[in-house]
Amino acid sequence: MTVQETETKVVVSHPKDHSTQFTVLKYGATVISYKTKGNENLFLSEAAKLDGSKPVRGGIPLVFPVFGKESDPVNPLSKLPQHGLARNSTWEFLGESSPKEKDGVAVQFGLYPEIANEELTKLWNYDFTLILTLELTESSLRTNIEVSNPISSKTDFKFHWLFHTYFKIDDIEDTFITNLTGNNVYDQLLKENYIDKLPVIQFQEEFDKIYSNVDSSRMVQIVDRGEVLHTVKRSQLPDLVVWNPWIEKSAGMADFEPKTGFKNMVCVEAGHVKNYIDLKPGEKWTAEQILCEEKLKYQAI
Ligand SMILES: O=P(O)(O)OC[C@H]1O[C@H](O)[C@H](O)[C@@H](O)[C@@H]1O
Repeated sequence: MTVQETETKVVVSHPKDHSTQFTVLKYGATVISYKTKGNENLFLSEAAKLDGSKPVRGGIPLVFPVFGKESDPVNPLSKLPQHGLARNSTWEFLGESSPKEKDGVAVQFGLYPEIANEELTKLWNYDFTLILTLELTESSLRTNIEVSNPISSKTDFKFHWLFHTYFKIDDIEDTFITNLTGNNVYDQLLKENYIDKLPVIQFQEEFDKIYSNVDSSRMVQIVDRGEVLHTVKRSQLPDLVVWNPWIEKSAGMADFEPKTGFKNMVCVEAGHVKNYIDLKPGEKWTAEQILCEEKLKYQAI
């Protein structure tokens, strides 16, 4: 069996090699594990709640319809908690779908106001349909999202989207991230905008930055002493958030364990978060990220 469903999870294995597989928690449609040839690619906190009581600390939480917290009280999204409602809702498993790749296995999950977190849809009362497609090949995981505003709805709505991927790494101090040089960056800790001119991103302290309008031809690579651990390719996701909580912030997160876990993770989050997307009744918006294996490739400015 390549697709196995339980009450709370779906496990998808590659038919040619069962040690290449991913696991999705129906709560948040959160990918909580993605293994290639038995090696785990994602970080999952040992204290992550997997019972639906809290968004998952690790894996690939989904951020919709707002990234962070909207501060303008006039904006209807300001009523929602940090990172919106998709990661706090139990999605419907829609079954297998046709893969794009010859050797791919694909499954789909859906979220609509009828099944989404009731307390949160009361705060943001719009009609929406989210279809998440996850496709596994022997060397990649494609995560595709389609957001629609049904033709029957009366109003348009504005939203952000983001794949909040927690990558597993060996040691944050040996890790760097490539190909974001020359881009506009907003430092969420210093509250400052500037152009990043450093050749690679390195980590010596808490890090929380939004790189915006990064051309989709740029792949982002997470590299450990010359070895590429992860490669992220994107379509329609121009912004990238890079986050590591470091010592103090990790200590303050009850669901982050072990407390030294910040050494073994980095979030590289592909999204559309600088500007809102405006969707009118009958319109659709699609985007995707592909986690794959690639050789080290520096892309000059
Ligand atoms: O604790 P959470 O709500 O899951 O957010 C975790 C993190 O998400 C993003 O990376 C933001 O840029 C950070 O500022 C935030 O701390």
